[in-house]
Amino acid sequence: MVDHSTATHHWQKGTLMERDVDLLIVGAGPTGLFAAYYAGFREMNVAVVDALPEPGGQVTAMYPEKMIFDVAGFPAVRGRDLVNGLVEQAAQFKPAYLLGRQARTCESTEDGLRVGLADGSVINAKAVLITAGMGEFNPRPLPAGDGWLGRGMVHFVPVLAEHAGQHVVIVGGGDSAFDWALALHPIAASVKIVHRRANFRAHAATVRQVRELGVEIITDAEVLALRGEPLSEVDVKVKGGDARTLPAQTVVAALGFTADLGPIESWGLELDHRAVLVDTTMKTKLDRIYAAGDVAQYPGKVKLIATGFGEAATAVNNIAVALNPSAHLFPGHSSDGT
Ligand SMILES: Cc1cc2nc3c(=O)[nH]c(=O)nc-3n(C[C@H](O)[C@H](O)[C@H](O)COP(=O)(O)OP(=O)(O)OC[C@H]3O[C@@H](n4cnc5c(N)ncnc54)[C@H](O)[C@@H]3O)c2cc1C
Repeated sequence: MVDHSTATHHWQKGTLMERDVDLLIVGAGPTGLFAAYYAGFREMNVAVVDALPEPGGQVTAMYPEKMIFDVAGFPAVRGRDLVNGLVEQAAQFKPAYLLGRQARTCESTEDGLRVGLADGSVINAKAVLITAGMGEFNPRPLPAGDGWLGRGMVHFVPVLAEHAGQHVVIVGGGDSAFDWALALHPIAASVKIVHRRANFRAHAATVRQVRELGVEIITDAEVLALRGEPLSEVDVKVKGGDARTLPAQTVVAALGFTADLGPIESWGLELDHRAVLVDTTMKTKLDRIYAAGDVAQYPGKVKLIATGFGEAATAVNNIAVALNPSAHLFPGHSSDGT
């Protein structure tokens, strides 16, 4: 195994590199983060790559402020706090994070795998664990918001406090749109929802809660333009009505997202409905490539954070034996020696 002390914590974005690790984890969602802890516990030198700029996968990107009630040991845990805990748990083993970089190619070599990243970097790994969830997800664009991303328009709201005192316009009619409205209402100067239809995909109970708070919901309406430098107003056209101008320092374009396994689909794995088929050890059909979490598929699969954690432990322990046949599959108890 490679010495931990040679692993840096964060590799600078924009730095091209070729690096050797024991295990490359593709995807820094909850499953990948727990796998990073577990692989450290099994004394592997680990790198974690993710196309997103922050760890936490779907939790960070889509519901950092929501409470989660079905993670073992936590009667209730906020998404962001769960991710922070996972990062902290893994940190004791110093995994190297390569964030904002997509894993593109994967080729077998004599003693492992050679994974090419979108920025041209190359990671030579003895094994690869794919924890890519539903793949790389991209928000559906708001046509009128073209060019406004990062200039007042956002797709996700990772830090609620940044919008304190602002007029916020949320575009969309799904769960995210209504969840952001609930979360932002107590701190924003105003929150309005603009939706192009009269009915919503969001849960009826959430819609009712938002209405009860007095959030204005403008239906059958389309955003025509964002204006101001910095952003200060949004023009909205209501079907059959006049155009309205709404004050807005932030526009949250919550129009859903598309997810795509993308390059991983061409790695020669066996796929089922955009998920990777694995055996009971979480191994794919290719040697040294394992998968866990939402991306891994087998009969009876349930896509939940709790399942991903268990699969991560199974995968990493089996990888430990695949890399070192004299190693034990059972890792011992983490509580031993305390
Ligand atoms: C609104 C919402 C609420 C939810 N609530 C719950 C709940 O209460 N309880 C529960 O158990 N589950 C819940 N889930 C589901 C849960 O979030 C997922 O099961 C979990 O996130 C799966 O974790 P993962 O690590 O396997 O994948 P993900 O969280 O999807 O992470 C995968 C990561 O891989 C990265 N990636 C993909 N392809 C590449 C590539 N080629 N190169 C680099 N990086 C790549 C992605 O960018 C992503 O960050 C919820 C989901 C949503 C959307």
